[in-house]
Amino acid sequence: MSPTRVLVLNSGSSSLKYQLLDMRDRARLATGLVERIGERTSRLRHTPRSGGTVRERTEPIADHAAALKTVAEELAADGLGLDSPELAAIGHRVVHGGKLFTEPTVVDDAVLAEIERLIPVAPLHNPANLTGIRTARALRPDLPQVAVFDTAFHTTMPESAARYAIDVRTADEHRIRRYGFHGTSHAYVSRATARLLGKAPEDVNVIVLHLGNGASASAVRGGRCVDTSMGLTPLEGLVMGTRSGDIDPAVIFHLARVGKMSIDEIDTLLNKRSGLVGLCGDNDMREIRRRVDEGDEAATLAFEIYIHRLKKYIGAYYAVLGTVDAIAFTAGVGENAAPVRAAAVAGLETLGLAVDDALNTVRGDAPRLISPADARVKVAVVPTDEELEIATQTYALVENSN
Ligand SMILES: Nc1ncnc2c1ncn2[C@@H]1O[C@H](COP(=O)(O)OP(=O)(O)O)[C@@H](O)[C@H]1O
Ligand SMILES: CC(=O)OP(=O)(O)O
Ligand SMILES: [Mg+2]
Repeated sequence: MSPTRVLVLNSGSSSLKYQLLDMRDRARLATGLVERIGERTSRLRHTPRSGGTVRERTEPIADHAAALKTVAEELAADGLGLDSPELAAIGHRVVHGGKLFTEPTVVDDAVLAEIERLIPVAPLHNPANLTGIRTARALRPDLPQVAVFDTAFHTTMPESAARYAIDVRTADEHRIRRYGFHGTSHAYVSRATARLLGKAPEDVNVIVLHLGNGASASAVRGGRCVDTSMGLTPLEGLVMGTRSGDIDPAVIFHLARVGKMSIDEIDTLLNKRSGLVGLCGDNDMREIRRRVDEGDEAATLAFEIYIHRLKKYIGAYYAVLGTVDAIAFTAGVGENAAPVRAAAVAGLETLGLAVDDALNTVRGDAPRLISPADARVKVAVVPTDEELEIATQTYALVENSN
């Protein structure tokens, strides 16, 4: 029998999330997370099968290569090592795929070179993704390594949404355009939202709000992305944990000319010291809500700025789509923070948008509606599962090539 297991690696700038799945029944055999990679107190949290005892390790883990080796040890301890003949492939989340990669792709040297070429436009993400692929390849050179790109789902955007209004020749020369990110999540969640409404993806228009540490919105018409808030890089759009999202580009010239900051300093400012953390010192929405409830002014203003931006994108994508069947909240903040969901649609009743307070505060892991029963536009909480989506796409690719 051919192997049916897929290991999924989601390498973030300082974290590595992983899942081992059996694609016969999509069962999770193990899941885990390595956090604070590169710091002295890195932490690994490994959950062997649902219901198994969670194991934690705190030790310095220098880089993503070391992180993956530690993960391999934990899997081996459960008899699920990377040497298993049941492993069919390793699926990797790759954040920036440029214009070239519109589908999941089996990695070879040319693919690696292209992912490397894109590092300047995804400096926080692509290097970690590359290390993950190279380390996995060294551990299992015989296995297909499949790259699943955050940008792929957005390649259907029309030129009117993807082009910036800058000199065409300059834009073309430097491949400057809106690529969009979190596409695996936007694809998965828009399909799951259609299912929740009892409809086919082709028959619904959905606004997806992916609100994690990084955050993005997308407008999905009949299953195809028609606009998204992240751009050339994952810096544009919504207010995020540490990223500014939209600003007047002239802020950068001003900081360089008048503030005498270097380009690298401004890059770090906008990517790592802005967003919620820049506004109030915290990037965890749980902590911000706790401070808001205590009357903390900086946290309250940060929350209001976050919501204001979110509401602007809901309005914009409502206009882009013309008619909207549902708005779906997803990722860490979207799935868990009821006050964010309530505030984001507050006052939008004339657009047919409202949240039922009782439904909004119910917690759970299943996709669910939180709008009143008679709502014209449904508001939904739809947990994302990027790892399952990556595993599904990876397995489909290797199964078809067998
Ligand atoms: N119960 C909760 N209430 C509010 N926010 C939460 C809750 N749980 C998680 N979050 C938020 O989710 C964020 C992480 O989301 P996640 O989708 O895991 O992000 P990423 O994949 O970018 O690391 C955290 O920064 C935190 O603010
Ligand atoms: C593209 C991106 O912003 O990803 P993340 O939210 O994982 O940082
Ligand atoms: Mg994420």
